[in-house]
Amino acid sequence: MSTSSAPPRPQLRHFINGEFIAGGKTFRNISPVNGEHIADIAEADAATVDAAVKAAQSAMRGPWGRTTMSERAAALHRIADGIQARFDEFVAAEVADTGRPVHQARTLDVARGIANFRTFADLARSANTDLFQSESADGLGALNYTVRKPLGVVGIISPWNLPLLLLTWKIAPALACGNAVVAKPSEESPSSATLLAEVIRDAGLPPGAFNLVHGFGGGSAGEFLTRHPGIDAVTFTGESRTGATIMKAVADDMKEVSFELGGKNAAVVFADADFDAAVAGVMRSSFTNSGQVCLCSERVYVERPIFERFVAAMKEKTQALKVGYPAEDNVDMGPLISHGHRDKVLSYYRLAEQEGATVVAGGGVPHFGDERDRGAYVQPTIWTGLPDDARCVTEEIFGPVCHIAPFESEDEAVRRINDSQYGLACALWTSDLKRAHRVAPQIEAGLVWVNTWYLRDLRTPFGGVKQSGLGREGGRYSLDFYSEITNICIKL
Ligand SMILES: NC(=O)C1=CN([C@@H]2O[C@H](COP(=O)(O)OP(=O)(O)OC[C@H]3O[C@@H](n4cnc5c(N)ncnc54)[C@H](O)[C@@H]3O)[C@@H](O)[C@H]2O)C=CC1
Ligand SMILES: O=C(O)/C=C/C=C(\O)C(=O)O
Repeated sequence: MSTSSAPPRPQLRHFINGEFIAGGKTFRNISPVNGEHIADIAEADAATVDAAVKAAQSAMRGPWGRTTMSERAAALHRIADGIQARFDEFVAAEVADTGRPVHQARTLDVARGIANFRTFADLARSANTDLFQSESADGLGALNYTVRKPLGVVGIISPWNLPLLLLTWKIAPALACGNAVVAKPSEESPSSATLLAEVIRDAGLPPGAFNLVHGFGGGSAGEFLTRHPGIDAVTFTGESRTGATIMKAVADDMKEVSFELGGKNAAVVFADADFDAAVAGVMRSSFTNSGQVCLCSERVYVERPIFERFVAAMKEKTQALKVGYPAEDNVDMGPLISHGHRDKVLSYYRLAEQEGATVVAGGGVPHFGDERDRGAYVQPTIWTGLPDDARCVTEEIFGPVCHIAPFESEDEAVRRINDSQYGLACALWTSDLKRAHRVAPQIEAGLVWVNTWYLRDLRTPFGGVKQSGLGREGGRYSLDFYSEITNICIKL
């Protein structure tokens, strides 16, 4: 029996052609902090996704398709203003869905949501295109120049680990380049996306320019969207296997794709590194967002002379991490996204022991003695002693865990970093700049940080090699992906 005083649960709806739409099946949004049912979410069927795509196509033929770059840039700034005005609501939505620490939601997630819109508004307005002065047989030459045009309707599929950040990282450049969008956020983190739809409506975008559908992946909204023939491009962030599935789904229509996928990233600490900075950096790169960032380091290689000292320092700091309520002061780690994901991470905690790991810190589940014991918490964990081919050292776990191994030489470190099916990011820690310049280009990854981790400049290319992705987004790489580029050659 429900209590009469309980407030009604939010109902999260689709946003299609400028209106919020419900109807049909719903599914539950579950708090990862205590397992409570916090909202109901509409699940889009094929007809609902079709309506969203048709609304987007019609927006491209209508006023949205005729907007100028300056008008779109102004609209993006209004969206950024709208998020800013409702900053605390966005923070609350991100925290409720994911259990991330509130200070992280403020300083990273929501702040980046705003920055994504402002950055791409300004970049798109100021971007130049290519021009080549060419030779011709008659000696008079020719001018080749390029123009960017919208691709059409862009399908956006985003994950739960950085919900607002990753969704807006794609929506902002897609709109800036004049496309219409149908976005499907992760089923685990629908709340900030729904708020964003309100902000976009209030910013005055024409109906159909931005559409949002909720649901799952295979056999649900995600698959209906990627398979829809009215979608001209798909941009996706998530697991590598899902990327492969989407690639097959778009193959017949040869849609453009941009994929940012999984990783098994390395951090490498040379003996000449600033020791304290390296420890602090590897703590961040291992445990930020409970390790649920595709850029996190799950493999840490430390040069032999400082190995024991490094492991001891990491152990001390890991055991001091405060795991708790996301809204608590100074909390370092909340829960994982879901009970399902916790089962996956804990299966690796068990596997590590079977594979012969020494558990230096953590390795289990924290006990609180309150409602949080029904949440999706795990302990931050460090292992040593595993061989390089152990599954825990080769497979993406996506939790607050790293394996630390010693190495003897620079060449050996490079070989072991590159010995992976993935190639997203790597962090090198060294005081020797010559070494940094020598080693960084040898790393098979889309991103190499030296003496830092996750320092982002939104103008730079972002993406992975091998099974970590396809293509690059960021700065002009985004403008190129979200545009159809035509070369015009004028004979002089
Ligand atoms: N950025 C990253 O590298 C991420 C990696 N992961 C890893 O992936 C594992 C699974 O997590 P999930 O959330 O299930 O990731 P996922 O890759 O399955 O889901 C990400 C998004 O893709 C959608 N999706 C799933 N299957 C689809 C399909 N066939 N067609 C179209 N859309 C589809 C989902 O609904 C969600 O919006 C995690 O345990 C974690 O290890 C998860 C999220 C992000
Ligand atoms: O800062 C960014 O643009 C992206 C960061 C992280 C991911 O892409 C991810 O975790 O998937």
